[in-house]
Amino acid sequence: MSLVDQFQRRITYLRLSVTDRCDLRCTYCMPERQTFLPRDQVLSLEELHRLALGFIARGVTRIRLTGGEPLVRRDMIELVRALGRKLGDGLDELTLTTNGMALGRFAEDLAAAGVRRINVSLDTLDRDRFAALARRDGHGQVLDGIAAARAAGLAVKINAVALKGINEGEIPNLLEWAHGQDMDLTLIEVMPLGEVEADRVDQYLPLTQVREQLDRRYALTPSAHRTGGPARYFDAAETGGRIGFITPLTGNFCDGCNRVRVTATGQLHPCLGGHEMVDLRAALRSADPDAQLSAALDRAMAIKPERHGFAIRERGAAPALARHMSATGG
Ligand SMILES: Nc1nc2c(ncn2[C@@H]2O[C@H](COP(=O)(O)OP(=O)(O)OP(=O)(O)O)[C@@H](O)[C@H]2O)c(=O)[nH]1
Ligand SMILES: C[S@@+](CC[C@H](N)C(=O)[O-])C[C@H]1O[C@@H](n2cnc3c(N)ncnc32)[C@H](O)[C@@H]1O
Ligand code: SF4
Ligand code: SF4
Repeated sequence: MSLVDQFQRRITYLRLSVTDRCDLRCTYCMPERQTFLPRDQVLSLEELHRLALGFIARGVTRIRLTGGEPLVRRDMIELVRALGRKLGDGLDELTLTTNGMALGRFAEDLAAAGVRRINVSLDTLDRDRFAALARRDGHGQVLDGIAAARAAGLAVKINAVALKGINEGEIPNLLEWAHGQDMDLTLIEVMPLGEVEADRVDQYLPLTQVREQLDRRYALTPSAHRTGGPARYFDAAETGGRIGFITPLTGNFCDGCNRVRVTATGQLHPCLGGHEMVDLRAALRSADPDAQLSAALDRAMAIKPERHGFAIRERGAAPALARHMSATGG
């Protein structure tokens, strides 16, 4: 039986976090001194696999592996291979969102396992700015990773968080660079998830403002392109490419929500922005895992909220949620 929530939204998309750890420390995502989940609480590869199969049995057709940085988990490629075998047999798409650092090592394996497109997060084309933003000097490695992914035949979409006074002036360059290589670019508004050193008010750049800036340079027309994600796409006449806008703050998209998230410890969060939680690890470790898992998914459908309540207005305000995006699965 398919998964339908109390607002009649069909859930067909799982974002599965395989680790909350990361080899970068992006300033909008986590603090430099982040506390990570104890390893013994993280699901094993077999548990992650069984869990994913439980979702597929309930009508989930798309799975995105994420984190933290999914490619820092050592056995991650084994999970990709195992899930890749479900493609065409219940699963329509297997993909991942990555910071790109380890793509040089894994791109070919990902493609061989059946991954067709990936999203790579890259907020700047400037090496020093990257080092300041990600607090690690990884810019060249990410660019090499993107090149390796494309050489392996993977379609790459670039995700960039729009940040006030940081990459704000660079967005047209990012767009020209991505479109020049046939890659879509999606811009994201920063969300108040978890404590970071900076104040969210200083980071937040409304995409309505970016749009005005872009409209002065490009003729953007609405595109019919849909990925099943929250981005709304536009075609840029001048570059022939596509730009997406993910606007949790200035344009809510929760009406069309089709997803849930599971953390590396098996906690299902029906909403990225909500406190609701269902413990799938307990179900997986019960005497009748498949039945308990299915019952847990029904409980999740009953408590999935209508929408998030994000706001970034007051300086010094607490985050909407203490949970970082890297723990929930961004
Ligand atoms: N508020 C909110 N933001 C989301 C949600 N899904 C994705 N995002 C944001 O969009 C960013 C980019 O998501 P991606 O990993 O590229 O996934 P996507 O946009 O669904 O992917 P596509 O399938 O390529 O469209 C995430 O890191 C989040 O910041 C969601 O359900 N709610
Ligand atoms: C949490 S990361 C996980 C996957 C991988 N490490 C990466 O960076 O692509 C997924 C996405 O979330 C975005 N992100 C992280 N924290 C965010 C926040 N507070 N608001 C908006 N987007 C955020 C990142 O830019 C990235 O595109
Ligand atoms: S956004 Fe991704 S790469 Fe950056 S710190 Fe968060 S999890 Fe790591
Ligand atoms: S914020 Fe929650 S309800 Fe809105 S799209 Fe994201 S997961 Fe769905």
